[in-house]
Amino acid sequence: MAKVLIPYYSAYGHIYEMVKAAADGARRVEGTEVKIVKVAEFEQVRKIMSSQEYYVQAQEAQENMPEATHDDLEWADGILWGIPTRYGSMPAQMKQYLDSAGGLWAQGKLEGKATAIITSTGSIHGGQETTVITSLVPLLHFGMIFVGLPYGENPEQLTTDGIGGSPYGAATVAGPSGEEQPKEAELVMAGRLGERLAKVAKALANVT
Ligand SMILES: Cc1cc2nc3c(=O)[nH]c(=O)nc-3n(C[C@H](O)[C@H](O)[C@H](O)COP(=O)(O)O)c2cc1C
Repeated sequence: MAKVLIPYYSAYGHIYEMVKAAADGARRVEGTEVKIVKVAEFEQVRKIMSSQEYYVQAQEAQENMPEATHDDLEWADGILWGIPTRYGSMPAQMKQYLDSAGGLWAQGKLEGKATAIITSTGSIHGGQETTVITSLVPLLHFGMIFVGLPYGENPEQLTTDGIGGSPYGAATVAGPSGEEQPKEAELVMAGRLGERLAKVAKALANVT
């Protein structure tokens, strides 16, 4: 039995699609309970973006997702983050969620939990790896155990095609204007990452 939490932020819906695929993957591991939660939007951003139809539609589609709390982080055995790229690193909304979890850090509540990251960028070279690596820094401060996405199980990564996904984690390329949707290979890799994370979380939960 393992509890997998998937906290994500998604302005335009690409990460939202990827985390749903990851959740399906996690559910393939027997006895896994999965919870997807969205990280709160900033009111300032909501106001600025309210004239962008694409953003408004994507937010409406996520309306019924529960908002992430710090109790959720404590509840989980494994945590898979959905983090789109902002200037090569995580969005402030996600950073705010992590920064305000200092109480959990101080008590070592997240230590020993398995963790993994799904990201997305506008372009192929927009910083998928830098987003994962820089997001990993606070997760290591929390004492979490990182789960990557190996080549052996993910031959799709060995390509010159314009798709996301690397040993660092699953990813999608949203397109310069967000016009692309996650491709089959990207969703498959997201599913495999969810499954791998759930397996590791389950194994760790049985040890501790
Ligand atoms: C403020 C801002 C900064 C961004 N910075 C980058 C970037 O550094 N590299 C990149 O490829 N895409 C960048 N993008 C595009 C986003 O990564 C893209 O919209 C996102 O991955 C789509 O995921 P979502 O639909 O789940 O929000 C940026 C977008 C915004 C709004």
